[in-house]
Amino acid sequence: MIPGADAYDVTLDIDETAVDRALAVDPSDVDAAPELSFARNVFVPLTTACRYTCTYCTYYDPPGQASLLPPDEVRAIVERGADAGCTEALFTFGDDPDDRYTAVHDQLREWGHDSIHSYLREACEIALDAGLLPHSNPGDQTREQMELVADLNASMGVMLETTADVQAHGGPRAKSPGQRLATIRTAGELGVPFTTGLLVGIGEGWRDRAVSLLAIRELHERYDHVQEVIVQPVSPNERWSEPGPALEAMRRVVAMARVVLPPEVSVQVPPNLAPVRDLLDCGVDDLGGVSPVTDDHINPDYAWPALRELEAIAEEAGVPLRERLPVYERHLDWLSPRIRGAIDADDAAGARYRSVLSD
Ligand SMILES: O=c1nc2n(C[C@H](O)[C@H](O)[C@H](O)CO)c3cc(O)ccc3cc-2c(=O)[nH]1
Ligand SMILES: C[C@H]1O[C@@H](n2cnc3c(N)ncnc32)[C@H](O)[C@@H]1O
Ligand code: MET
Ligand code: SF4
Repeated sequence: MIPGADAYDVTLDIDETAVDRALAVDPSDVDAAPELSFARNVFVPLTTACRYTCTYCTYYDPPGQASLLPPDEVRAIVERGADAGCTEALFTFGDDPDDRYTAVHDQLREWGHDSIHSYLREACEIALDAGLLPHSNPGDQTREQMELVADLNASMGVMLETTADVQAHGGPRAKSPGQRLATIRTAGELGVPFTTGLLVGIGEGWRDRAVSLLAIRELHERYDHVQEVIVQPVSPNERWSEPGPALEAMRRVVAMARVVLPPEVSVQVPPNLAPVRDLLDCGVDDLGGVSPVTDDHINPDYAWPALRELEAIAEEAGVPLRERLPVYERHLDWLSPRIRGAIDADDAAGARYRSVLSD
């Protein structure tokens, strides 16, 4: 039923009644959340090379133009973030830049790495040394790839986007819903606290949105690892000229997410891409990673609101704004000794992490 599910051996038990129930959800069925959380992060775009060519994405560069961020630039970004009081280094970048990009491959070799994941490991070390907790979203990952970096990440993620077979992912280099679900499952098997989500408005229908949320719920029920589900409206740019989803559609998907997902899973909406004020009564409880210092490199036309703006949003809604870490409290026990050690350390970064936890 879900494209690629067989190929990646993903079996889900999504029944029609559950789909119908999700389709019947209305924003009036949902209560507003009692608080809003966010994480302070810096964005580290490790490479603009990508094996896919999603038609909504302006992030990736074609072979020949793609760049790889050198270690000293990674260090400069994360140090700036730590100085600005951030707790998270967000590594999100092109998906598996394979040997389609020989220049990237050659550069990695020169720096002593045989894969982007090997280099990501070095980048995570740099972030930890600077006093930030890594959250990596390298797109789809095999078990071997994820295992290589899991112990240096506080959490990881990949957007499911949608379980539908959409044209936006078409062509010879298409994201496969089955492969993305397999990535989410792998995270569960490895005990990695995880972020996923839906990209809304890329050609999927209402039924697809319901199935996507139910698929995430089922994997979470198996492993208990999903921390948050992002409901992200596709945002127009020079490669994608269609308008994003209408407010009413966003309200309904957010409400559907809130009803379908169990209460411990946050529903996150990015405040630079969506009109969060008009979505709060539909169950949004998290604003994701917000950066005081770096751009959203994936959506560079949509600047991050200042923290003051987030405070104003929470105040208007009459709820507290709470800073959080990239790992939620209920998953602290899952962390590797290295990440746990960073949080418990008797240094400035450790003190900062712990003060966010005790807020
Ligand atoms: O700035 C962004 N942060 C994105 N984030 C990061 C997110 O805002 C936070 O870093 C997480 O909430 C972790 O704290 C993602 C994280 C994922 O695991 C998966 C997808 C995304 C997508 C984005 C994004 O488009 N832009
Ligand atoms: C990291 C995440 O960024 C999202 N992403 C990529 N392009 C866009 C866009 N134009 N608008 C909104 N989100 C986008 C995808 O969901 C990807 O998984
Ligand atoms: N390439 C990865 C994905 O699509 C992460 C960044 S998208 C700009 O999942
Ligand atoms: S959204 Fe991610 S996977 Fe798709 S083209 Fe952009 S960088 Fe690549």
